[in-house]
Amino acid sequence: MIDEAAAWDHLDLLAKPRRSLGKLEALAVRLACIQQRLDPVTRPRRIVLFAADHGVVAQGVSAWPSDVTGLMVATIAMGRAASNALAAAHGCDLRLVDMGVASPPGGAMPDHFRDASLGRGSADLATRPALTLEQFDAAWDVGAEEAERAVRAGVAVLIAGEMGIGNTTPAACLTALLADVATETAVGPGAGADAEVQAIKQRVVREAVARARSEADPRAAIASVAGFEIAAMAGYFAAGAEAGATLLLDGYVATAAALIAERLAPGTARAMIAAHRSAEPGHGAALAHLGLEPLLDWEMRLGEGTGALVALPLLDSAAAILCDVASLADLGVGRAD
Ligand SMILES: Cc1cc2ncn([C@H]3O[C@H](COP(=O)(O)O)[C@@H](O)[C@H]3O)c2cc1C
Ligand SMILES: O=C(O)c1cccnc1
Repeated sequence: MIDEAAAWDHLDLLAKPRRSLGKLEALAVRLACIQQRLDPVTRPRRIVLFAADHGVVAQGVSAWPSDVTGLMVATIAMGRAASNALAAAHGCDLRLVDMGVASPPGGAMPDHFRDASLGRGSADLATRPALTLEQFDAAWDVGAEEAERAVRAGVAVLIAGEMGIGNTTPAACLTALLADVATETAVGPGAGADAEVQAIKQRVVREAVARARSEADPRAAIASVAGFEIAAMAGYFAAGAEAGATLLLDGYVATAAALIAERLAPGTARAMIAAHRSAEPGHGAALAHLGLEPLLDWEMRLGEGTGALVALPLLDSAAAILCDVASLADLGVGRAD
């Protein structure tokens, strides 16, 4: 059993002054504990991008129309989105899964694309439950299958990304519901909402969370303010952790899914590393609820898994220290503490 004390002991014996690599050493400890080995691996790694639309966009909660989801799915399929650029830069395998896009791209799609669409978007959570329990479970299962498939293929580090115009509204609802964050903090600009749009978003989130809280069944409460891609990411995290993968967590929307996973499959967060703190104002509190401290605070607010992709070299660095550095004993010097 490798606990934190064992991992620190190992690091303190390496050929460097004790704790001289600062937070990189804390990350190395986290990796060693998650993987239960003192020579952790960060390759192969995979990002699965889950895409879906949200009926709540009809309320005017986003600066963008739902059509943009399908257009970005086409862009990701062509390899030209920010997530593609960063995945390629860091040697990360990428898959794209349509969970429920309203206007999916037509024509031939690449091999890394999977059509698992469960509908043309979630229902408008301002007026009715976003997902039925059946839809929630079906989306969870697709995500779980993706994680299991990745682990079977030997993938060590799993990232989930999302594309879905309007999805910071369900993310805000889930953060309020599951991490007890005040609606005022949970609602932010998302993909650029101005003050007027954010005021609508505040009201929609407040009312939807109040309705969700009155649901007796916790799964139904979660489903009522979720979305297809968010439920899929939750299943992906739960199954990935169960299968022994290391989960590298992206921004606010991915963290909303992580909150679901931890609530329905307790212990999932033990496999997580928080890549960054998004500029969305509720993200820090959501991460704190999961007991996670973000590696980066770079004012990123895109989603698509980009914050996690950017942090991959930090994981590589932490693993390299554990795997490749000689011990003080090899030098013939003792431990200086
Ligand atoms: C061109 C474009 C690319 C994106 N990639 C991710 N998002 C991000 O922004 C959306 C959520 O923000 P909101 O809730 O305010 O609509 C999601 O699609 C999320 O993935 C994008 C948004 C846009 C416009
Ligand atoms: O942090 C995120 O995940 C995020 C922020 C803004 C828009 N979409 C996603």
